[in-house]
Amino acid sequence: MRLSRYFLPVLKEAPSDAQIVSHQLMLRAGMIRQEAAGIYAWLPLGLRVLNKIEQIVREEMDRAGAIELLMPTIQLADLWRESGRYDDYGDEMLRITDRHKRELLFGPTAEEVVTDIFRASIKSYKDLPKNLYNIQWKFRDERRPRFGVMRGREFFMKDAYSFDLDAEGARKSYNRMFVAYLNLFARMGLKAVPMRADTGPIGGDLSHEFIVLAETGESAVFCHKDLVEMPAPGPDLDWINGDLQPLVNQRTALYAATEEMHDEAAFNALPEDDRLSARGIEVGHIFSFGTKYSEPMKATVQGPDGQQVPVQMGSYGVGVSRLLGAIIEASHDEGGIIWPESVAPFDVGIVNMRQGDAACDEVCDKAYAALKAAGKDVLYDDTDARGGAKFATMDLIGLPWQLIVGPKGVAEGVVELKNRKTGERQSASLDAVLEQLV
Ligand SMILES: Nc1ncnc2c1ncn2[C@@H]1O[C@H](COS(=O)(=O)NC(=O)[C@@H](N)CS)[C@@H](O)[C@H]1O
Repeated sequence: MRLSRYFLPVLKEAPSDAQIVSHQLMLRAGMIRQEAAGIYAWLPLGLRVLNKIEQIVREEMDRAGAIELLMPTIQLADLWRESGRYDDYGDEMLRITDRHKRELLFGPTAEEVVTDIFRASIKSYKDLPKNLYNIQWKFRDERRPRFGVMRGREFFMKDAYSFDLDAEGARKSYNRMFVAYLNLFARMGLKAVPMRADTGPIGGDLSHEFIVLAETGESAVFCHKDLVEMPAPGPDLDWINGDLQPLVNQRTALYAATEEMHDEAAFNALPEDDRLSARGIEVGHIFSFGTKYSEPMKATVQGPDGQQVPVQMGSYGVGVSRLLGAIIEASHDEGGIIWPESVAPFDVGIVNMRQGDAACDEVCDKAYAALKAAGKDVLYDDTDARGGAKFATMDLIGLPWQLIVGPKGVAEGVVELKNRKTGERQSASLDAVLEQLV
């Protein structure tokens, strides 16, 4: 993409109401624009990152055996009356009446809808287990939306829902999601710690939140420090028939709890050097809640003995739009964002230090063509801005690599490659740099 033809409305300063660094940087980098409280337009650069994060989540859900569908954003109030949540949900629910005076709502979550889809078609235990998921916009009328996309009112969520015949099966479904979450957050360069959590309006008695440690996190969290550096299990597992419980136990055996579930005595029983208390950002939350929805909504299957049984369910959420903020909180410096390569909006930024200089333009065009031919996403700053401004923009938007072409270097047959994360710069021939990048 040539910057002269792109749409990247970067800002010199962040608006004063942006308090945390991720909110400030997303606005300044021209990634989002607030259209109303807690409601954002996703500008081109921000949408590219959102799509990359979404795709990583999708790949890890598919790997774990979940099946993607897409549920509506607008839901029938009557479904929520069946589950008994319509009144309980409170002011966070955006309630809507259509022209025929039908009561609808903008879904804050989708347990009721997915249970309705399930009960309409699946009647036998032989069709279990099932895990159905979607990646869909949600609306929660937060009293105080703040911190940009971190706590929005309209936000993008992956929500998966599992259906099993019995508690043992439900635990296996829960474990698949627990392990898939360890992998998907690691792929985004995040250290997300699973912590025992409260179940709140979703319900059930088993729940873990996945927390990214960050000073600006809204949650106070307490955990054994070994959990932070524990590597993710990786993709090569027997996801369908394997026993994932040992991988889950490896983590749940160590103390980790959010504020609501914290047991001060148990935490203080740990050796002082092992205790970590911090603030964190909840990027995922998984729940196992038995028949909380299948009972009232009569989502039953015929069991092996011919009896009708309500299915055992769980739900598994990832804050897809919140993750942009979480990743920036975990990966930035004074120059701006530092995107992990897996989610960067472009792989390489080409900086032409003298646009219009035939030699520089030629080298930049050659680099641009070669990188694109190799399947790389390239942002070529071909504007006539000054060099310093170009560097500041590239550092701000946080592309992992900057390929810098200047008249002096070109005369010597070299270009410069800068690693955004380390700041390391190397001069080499264009061919050598291209060799390294593709
Ligand atoms: N207001 C919000 N803005 C941005 N992300 C949010 C917001 N509320 C929740 N999230 C994200 O969405 C994830 C899942 O939300 S949740 O309420 O915990 N879980 C559910 O809704 C379940 N139905 C999961 S299927 C959270 O872990 C968080 O990362």
